Amino acid sequence: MPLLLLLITSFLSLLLLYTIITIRKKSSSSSLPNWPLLGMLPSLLWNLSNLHDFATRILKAHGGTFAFRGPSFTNLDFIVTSDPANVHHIVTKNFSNYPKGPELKAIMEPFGEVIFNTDGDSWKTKKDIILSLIKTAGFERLLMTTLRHKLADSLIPVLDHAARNHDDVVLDMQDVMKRFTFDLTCLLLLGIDPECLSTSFPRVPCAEAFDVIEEAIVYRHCVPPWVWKLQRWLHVGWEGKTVKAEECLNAFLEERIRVKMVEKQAKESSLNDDGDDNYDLLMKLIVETERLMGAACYSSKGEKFVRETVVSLMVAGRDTIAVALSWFFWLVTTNPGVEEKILEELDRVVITQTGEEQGIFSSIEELNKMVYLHGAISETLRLYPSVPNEPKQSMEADVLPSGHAVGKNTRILVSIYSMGRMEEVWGKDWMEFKPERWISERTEGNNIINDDDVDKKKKCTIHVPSYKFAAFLAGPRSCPGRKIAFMQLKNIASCVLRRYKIVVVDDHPVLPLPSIMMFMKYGLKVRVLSRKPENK
Ligand code: HEM
Repeated sequence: MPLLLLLITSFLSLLLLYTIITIRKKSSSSSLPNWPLLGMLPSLLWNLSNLHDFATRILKAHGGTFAFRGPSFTNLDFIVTSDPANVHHIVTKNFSNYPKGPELKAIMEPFGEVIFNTDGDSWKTKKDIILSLIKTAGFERLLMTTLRHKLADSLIPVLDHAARNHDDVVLDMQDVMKRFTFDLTCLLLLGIDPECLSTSFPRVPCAEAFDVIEEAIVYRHCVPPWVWKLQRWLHVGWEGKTVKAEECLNAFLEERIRVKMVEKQAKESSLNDDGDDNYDLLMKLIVETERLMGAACYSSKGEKFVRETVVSLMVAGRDTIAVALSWFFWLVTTNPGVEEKILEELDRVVITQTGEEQGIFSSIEELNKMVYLHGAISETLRLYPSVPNEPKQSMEADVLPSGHAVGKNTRILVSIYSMGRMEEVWGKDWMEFKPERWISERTEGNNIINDDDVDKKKKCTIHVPSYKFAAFLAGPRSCPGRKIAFMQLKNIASCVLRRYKIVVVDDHPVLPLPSIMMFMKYGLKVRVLSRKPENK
């Protein structure tokens, strides 16, 4: 009997060893074994810690498109692509055949019916309202003013404190940016500052609730639906935490919406138009919603619609900016030549600014002059797009331009991360962080944009079609916040770089987290040194 047991154990160990070696060999040779019953799942799990680069390697080896086979007892097959022709087809040409699909709707349900998980008329209504709120001169002015105050009142004091105590204080720049963008987003959308970012780094329940919900969405992507549904029903595990987080976030938002309703009734006011300096986004959203639904229906459906629109904008504008800045600071500090050029450009553009105003822009015209900084940010988003993947689901069978057949209800993943690393699009030096690839001195031609630049002889930003540079996606579902995003990114980046030298802590591991957002797995641990002589 012990001999039999020994034989069985030895056989199983050998089988396990063989499996591991096979997966390793196949993974490094960029082809995936398709196991009976298990499909390609073992390789995926094996490479989970480095998922984005693993997908890129597989895609490069397969001409940009790959059909992944999940275990036979699940419904986990999908097609992943980084081929610009396929991407153009999916997100633009045959847009109506590739909605987000019902699965994503269920997965993102803790945030409610936000713009990211809705399709059809419901999506269109949300998009129209959002465009009417953020694509206005009033909102841009509000953003510039709020940003100036918030930089001066919270980011600079926190970084000054870290710089004065740089021997003792190590900051997680990703956490700093997440706190800053949460406060900023709440100020812009709700008119209140939750004060997440201060030297005491307080715990703020609504911000933590937001994080828990985001993590729950990642969790739901990784387990079969019946698992999270059962956990939710029992209120246990992540799902139990998520239910509480939803209550917390909703209570925070509903309170603000109710206060604004009372304010509106008291004022009997209509919305501010663009000429008004006191642009009030929440008031405008409530008025637009009433107009859309009729005042009588407002209380039942309207409040939910308003809350979900606010959440849509919080999801859209908070972590996208925070993660982009985290990668930007890491790339800049590890490429001193680039840092130097940004500082030189800042010297030229902000030469008139002194004292407290240093590095904080007051106008969009000034921001537009920062062409090299624009290139450095575009380059960051090419290599580390804030949203690394775009999920879709086919309605009907189709054939992609690459020749791959797509069945009805097939899951498709556009790998935005891999698109930024394709030699065919970016050249042999695709792995280099090179802001120069975004800059041209040509003064005419279709590939030049620099809308607001008066002097056409100045350096211009090169326009890359969005189905090649897809960090903001392309087609009808492309990001309407691109301009706003650049305004924030350039302003925050220049304010920080002009005043401080950011030094990444020795041996700090910088790795992407396999998630729906391009978070750094271990954050970005840095010391902050002041560039002001008196604080050195
Ligand atoms: C670095 C910053 C940003 C990046 C990289 C980015 C990228 C993207 C991407 C890839 C999408 C498509 C996502 C999807 O459909 O699942 C998207 C959608 C969207 N973004 Fe952005 N975004 C950024 C900042 C912003 C900001 C600041 C706002 C607004 C204040 C915004 C508003 C939106 C909205 C409303 C959508 C939904 C569009 C739709 O479904 O039609 N984004 N963004």
